[in-house]
Amino acid sequence: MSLEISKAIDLLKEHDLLVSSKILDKDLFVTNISYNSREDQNNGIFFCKGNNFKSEYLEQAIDAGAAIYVAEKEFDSNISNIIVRDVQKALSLLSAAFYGNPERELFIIAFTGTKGKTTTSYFIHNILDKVYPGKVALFSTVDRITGPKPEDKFKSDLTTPESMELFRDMRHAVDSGMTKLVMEVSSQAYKKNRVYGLKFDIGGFLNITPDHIGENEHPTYADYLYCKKQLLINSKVNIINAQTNDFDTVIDAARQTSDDKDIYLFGRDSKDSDISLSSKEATLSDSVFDISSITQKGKSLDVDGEYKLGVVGDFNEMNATAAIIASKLAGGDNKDIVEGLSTARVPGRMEHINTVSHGTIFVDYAHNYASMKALLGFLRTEYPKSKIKVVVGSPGNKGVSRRAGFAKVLTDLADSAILTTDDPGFEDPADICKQIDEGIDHSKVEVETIIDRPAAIRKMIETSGGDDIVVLAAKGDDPYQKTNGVDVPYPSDPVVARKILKDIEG
Ligand SMILES: CC(=O)N[C@H]1[C@@H](OP(=O)(O)OP(=O)(O)OC[C@H]2O[C@@H](n3ccc(=O)[nH]c3=O)[C@H](O)[C@@H]2O)O[C@H](CO)[C@@H](O)[C@@H]1O[C@H](C)C(=O)N[C@@H](C)C(=O)N[C@H](CCC(=O)O)C(=O)O
Ligand SMILES: Nc1ncnc2c1ncn2[C@@H]1O[C@H](COP(=O)(O)OP(=O)(O)OP(=O)(O)O)[C@@H](O)[C@H]1O
Repeated sequence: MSLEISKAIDLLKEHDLLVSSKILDKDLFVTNISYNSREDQNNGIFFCKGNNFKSEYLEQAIDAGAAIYVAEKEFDSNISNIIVRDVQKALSLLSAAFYGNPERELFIIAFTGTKGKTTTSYFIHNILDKVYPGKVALFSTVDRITGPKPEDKFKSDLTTPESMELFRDMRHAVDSGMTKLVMEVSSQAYKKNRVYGLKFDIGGFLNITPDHIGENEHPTYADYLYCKKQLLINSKVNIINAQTNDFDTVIDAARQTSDDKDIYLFGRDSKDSDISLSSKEATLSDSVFDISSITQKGKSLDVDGEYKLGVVGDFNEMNATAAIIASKLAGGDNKDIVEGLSTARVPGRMEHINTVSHGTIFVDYAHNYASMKALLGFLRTEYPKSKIKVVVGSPGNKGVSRRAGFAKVLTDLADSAILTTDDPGFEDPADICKQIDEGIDHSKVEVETIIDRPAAIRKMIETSGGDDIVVLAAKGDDPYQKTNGVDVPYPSDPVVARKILKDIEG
């Protein structure tokens, strides 16, 4: 991979990003790209970016062989430089060029939404992988799949990677023979210009509720909505939940760059959509729903019929409907869609574990008010005779409003709860639990606090039986507890639960 610096400058000019340049060798071309001084920089282009950037990092990069740096201001140095208006945008554009624009060789399906991005992406991946075996990449919060070999699958650190990693992994996918990419686009990805310059073949908008507002994320809900809707502005074909909050703003965004013929609306029992879904029946292990087309555009998809989903939750039927539309538009046939949905599994999302005599256990990633309300509301409606018993905690140093949200939803919908640790960061988990506990109405729900998460899970399972439903919430499949800046290994909720069951049930 390489980049001619004269071409890089032309590209930056085209996007009105160039402020100035000092080029010591007019034929300079780089064979390395980095924004982290701790990496190899030999004949490389180094980007000075980030809130915590220090000039020593540039010095370190130069010592390690950087030939040129890109920054928003000039530093005292004797190498070439390019000064830009926005270094994140420059990083995205030049990373795409450095990796030979792999995005042009992929059909890209991207989903955003406060909730359901990972689930919908897994559904689509599972379907399309049947249609195009080994040719569908997946960039999700949980896993990134960049090729057909086992070593091409690894855990993600972010929902949407930094642009440089994004284009690097796309290049790997293309070079591994992949032709389709399913990815999640977070609001932060737009806030931080990680996907600047990218156009998506299909962009999906699942829903929006207040979340990710606070220090280091979005200053306001308006900013959160603004960032989320950018996905539709940058997508050719749009799939939109007609029942989302702020629907008018969302559809206006889609219409900025797409004709109505390229905008597909879906909804539950909806007359104002192209495609409507309705629930038929649910058990603890799967749900069955119907899809019917309302408009001519919907009919042209030819997806009417009954579908079975191996991941329960009425909200997952919404995710599945979005996945059906996207998969059909990407060339999937009905048989693959039916099969792909019935066999799809999403790590840590509505994973159910059957027990002999300790009720049914669900592990679910619900980690804010809206998702916990959707989850417990669904369980309450479907299993009115069961006791709903929840093990949950809330993270430190972010999403502080989730604590009050959990207190409200536990009060409204749970029978009992054990409050425990979940990524405490630099806070004391006991304080976080106390803050959740203070908002709970104890006359409605039985609550105790056990800080040690495996001990909390053990106590809940040991004291449950019959029709009880035990919900291990908010941590999903996470294999760590973020504590004092360190990812402390944690076996994950499903592993802990299965081990406890083995101890007590054999
Ligand atoms: C707020 C935010 O978006 N931060 C992201 C951002 O950090 P940054 O650019 O500010 O960089 P920084 O951490 O201040 O470090 C400064 C720079 O110095 C460099 N450095 C540092 C040390 C050194 O020795 N040498 C060196 O060169 C670093 O490589 C970096 O480029 O760029 C980094 C990668 O380039 C990201 O890892 C980091 O994400 C942080 C860790 C994060 O947690 N972000 C969350 C909020 C996020 O983006 N979440 C969304 C999901 C949210 C949702 O569900 O909607 C996501 O897409 O994952
Ligand atoms: N469409 C939906 N509406 C409401 N809640 C949902 C929906 N889909 C999933 N959930 C709930 O949200 C949790 C997270 O789902 P998922 O990981 O698919 O969402 P996400 O958008 O990727 O979330 P995050 O941005 O937090 O990673 C699930 O475990 C489930 O409880």
